[in-house]
Amino acid sequence: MPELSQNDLRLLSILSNLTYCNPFEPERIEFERAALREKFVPEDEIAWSRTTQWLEADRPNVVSLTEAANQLVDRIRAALLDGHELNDETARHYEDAVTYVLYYRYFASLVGSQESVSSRQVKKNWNSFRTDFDYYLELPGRPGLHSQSPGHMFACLDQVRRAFRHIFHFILGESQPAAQLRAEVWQSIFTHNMRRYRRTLFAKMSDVATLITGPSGTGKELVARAIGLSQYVAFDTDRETFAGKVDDSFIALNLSALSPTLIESELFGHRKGAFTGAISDRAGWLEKCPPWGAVFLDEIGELDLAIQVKLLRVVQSRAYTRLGETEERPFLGKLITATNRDLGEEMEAGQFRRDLYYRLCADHIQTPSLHEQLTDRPQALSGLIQLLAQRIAGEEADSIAEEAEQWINNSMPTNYTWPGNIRELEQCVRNLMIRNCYQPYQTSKKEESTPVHLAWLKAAEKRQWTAEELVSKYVTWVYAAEGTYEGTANLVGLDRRTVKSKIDEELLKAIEAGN
Ligand SMILES: Nc1ncnc2c1ncn2[C@@H]1O[C@H](COP(=O)(O)OP(=O)(O)OP(=O)(O)O)[C@@H](O)[C@H]1O
Repeated sequence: MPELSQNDLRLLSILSNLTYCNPFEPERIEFERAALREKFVPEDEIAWSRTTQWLEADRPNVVSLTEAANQLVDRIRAALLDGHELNDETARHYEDAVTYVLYYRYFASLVGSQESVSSRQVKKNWNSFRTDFDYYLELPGRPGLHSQSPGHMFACLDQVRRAFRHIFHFILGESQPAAQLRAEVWQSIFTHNMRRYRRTLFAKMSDVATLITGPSGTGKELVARAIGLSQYVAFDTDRETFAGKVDDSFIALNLSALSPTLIESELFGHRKGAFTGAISDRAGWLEKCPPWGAVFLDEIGELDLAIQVKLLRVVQSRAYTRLGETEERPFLGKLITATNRDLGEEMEAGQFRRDLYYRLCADHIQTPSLHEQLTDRPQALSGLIQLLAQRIAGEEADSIAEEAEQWINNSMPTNYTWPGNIRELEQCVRNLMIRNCYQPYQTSKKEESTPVHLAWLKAAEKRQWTAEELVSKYVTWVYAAEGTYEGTANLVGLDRRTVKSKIDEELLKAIEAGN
């Protein structure tokens, strides 16, 4: 058996990095390029976005790399059996490369934590996985080839597969802001250091609350769902089963749709007689949520101040009591909250507790507006239309997408900002499929051309403004329609503070008065 070549060691080290990198960061493409050299097939300019061309495991670079990785780990295994010594670093890289190989080998069957996979199938997959694990990492007279137990590796790969699937399939867009969003969602699940996550943090992440902010229709619920359904589920090797199924473990509550009493009772549960209508004891969602699950509170900015205090306790000490009881109960899952309101403004107005905000924002994700995505990459519109058409119309997607794209290009104003974001684009494609026409929503009084708008537009036409004045008036105009600093900042591409400093109060009053 020949010694490992420099090339083998190089590939091994890259595979180790690939196994633990964030697949939605550009570095993933760079690792693939470095590993494959002249065999690398240029695909996305932006790190790993979903397109209609390839899914995941059938990408040419993944296919070539998996083949090379399989050959390499087989050769190293043979060398080890031959008495070849590996230094500590190479042994660690070997374990990582085996992890990479096993991930793609079990790619199609790795979601045993989902209801759709029967317990018989889970056992079968596990036994086959276990055999492969032992084949590579439990060699006679070769202790210490793996740093993690096979059950933990199986659980981690199941989690990675779920997370990848939710992020890659559902959070769409080929622009840089969309790619960054996917990368941030991955980080929210695994942190920026996946080795550390695998070692210890996997058991800690449900303690960290996640806050998602961004304009309406930008996928905050999608993001919450991806995070909530991608938590770690332990695998019990004695019983050959996962600790539970993830399917019902994401519990979403839209706070704006419920009265304060109902929110409390839904969230914390109640004792019989705690209030009129409480005819029996009832467990709330915090109680029903399993340790690998998540409770998602949408529109958190609208939460009543009295309930904010109770929620603070949940985040702080992971404890709550049912309405009408004194017994403390633990909350074991993860809390995810979202809002399209500007929580900064809400805090200033005394509507949102600062202590709660600082508890919720340990992990903060901002979803980009569609306008921001298209400003970064106008061509991204076409890919989005394709994928949305696929979602809406299945087999007819190609022709519907082509017609929709043509219609949008010919009939929508070139500077249209899609104020309803991807939700609006989705509805636009539906409208076009049904009526071959789309009328953007235009009833907001603030958005119509009031005399004050016309006056300043005329002044701009006559070049009366300095650039500073023009920006200030434009920002004020957008703010008057948008209603939040954050939403305005997203639309005009400035940060929130700058937006705030640019507001022309007099103009704002005039617009709001509608004259
Ligand atoms: N990045 C995205 N990729 C794919 N679909 C998206 C994306 N963003 C939004 N959508 C689609 O737009 C619709 C609205 O998404 P979602 O409910 O997650 O938005 P939201 O930000 O939570 O909105 P709101 O603030 O109004 O509750 C859904 O149909 C969703 O699938």
